Amino acid sequence: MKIGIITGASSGIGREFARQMEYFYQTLDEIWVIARRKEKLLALSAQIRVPVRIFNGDLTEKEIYTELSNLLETEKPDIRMLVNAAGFGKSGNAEDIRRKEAGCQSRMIDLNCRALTEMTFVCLPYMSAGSRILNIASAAAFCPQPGFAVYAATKAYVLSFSRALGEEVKNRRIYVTAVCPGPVDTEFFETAGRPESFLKEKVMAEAPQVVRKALLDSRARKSLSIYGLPMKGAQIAAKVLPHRLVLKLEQIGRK
Ligand SMILES: NC(=O)C1=CN([C@@H]2O[C@H](COP(=O)(O)OP(=O)(O)OC[C@H]3O[C@@H](n4cnc5c(N)ncnc54)[C@H](OP(=O)(O)O)[C@@H]3O)[C@@H](O)[C@H]2O)C=CC1
Ligand SMILES: CC(=O)[C@H](N)C(=O)O
Repeated sequence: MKIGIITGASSGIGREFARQMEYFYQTLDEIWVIARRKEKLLALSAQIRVPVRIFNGDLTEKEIYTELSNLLETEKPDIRMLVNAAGFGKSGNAEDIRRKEAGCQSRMIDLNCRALTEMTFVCLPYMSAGSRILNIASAAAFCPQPGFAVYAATKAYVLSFSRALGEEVKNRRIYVTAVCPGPVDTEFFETAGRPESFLKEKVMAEAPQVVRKALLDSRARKSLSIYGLPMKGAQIAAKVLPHRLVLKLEQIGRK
């Protein structure tokens, strides 16, 4: 059985991957989707031609990995594509966030980094030559971000982990792509709060375009997928400019 697995499929970027995946992989037998909101996953499954298997759980708790591991062990599917999209952020000074919402940033590290890593290791034994992993990092991975400090740090982890893992599994012909979009118009900002920088509002992208490019980049075995000129520019700027200067510019851009 050939399958795709998507975390964070109940909304935004993950849901869009679920919608587009069947067109990129025409031979998939099932798509397995993971998130906490079951009703959203059920609604999604009604929109997709390929049978969808729903895993309703919290990726920061261990039960979901036990359920998934047991099923993988029993059914031994060929995972053609894993998309790690579950994640969240919180805008504001890190200390203020901690004061207002104790534990929030630890949960963010848990979901954005630990859960993504665990999912990858749970799935890798069931991946074979030609399989793909897409880890949703962010353009926030390119440089530290005051006002998004913990979030940007989690995404730097995702980017670094994805690129190194990509080298490690290349000899098995498994291809890892770190997807690094700028702001994308999803429910993300309902949790995170609107972006502090007016520039981010100006370059807000739509999930279908970001996901389409990510799937094309994955097909082309690219290790990095960056949607849109502004974010490509941001990546180059973060590479060539001293981070001290980029940090100053970011502070000026904050509202
Ligand atoms: N929107 C943006 O501007 C950008 C987003 N990204 C990244 O893209 C990814 C997807 O974000 P996006 O689609 O925009 O945001 P959304 O808020 O729309 O989607 C987040 C998804 O993660 C799931 N999720 C959240 N917490 C948990 C949890 N504890 N366990 C399981 N699933 C969970 C949510 O499902 P549920 O609530 O049902 O559990 C939802 O499906 C994130 O990693 C984000 O950091 C990267 C760059 C830009
Ligand atoms: C939410 C994101 O990851 C985005 N790249 C941003 O920095 O706003």
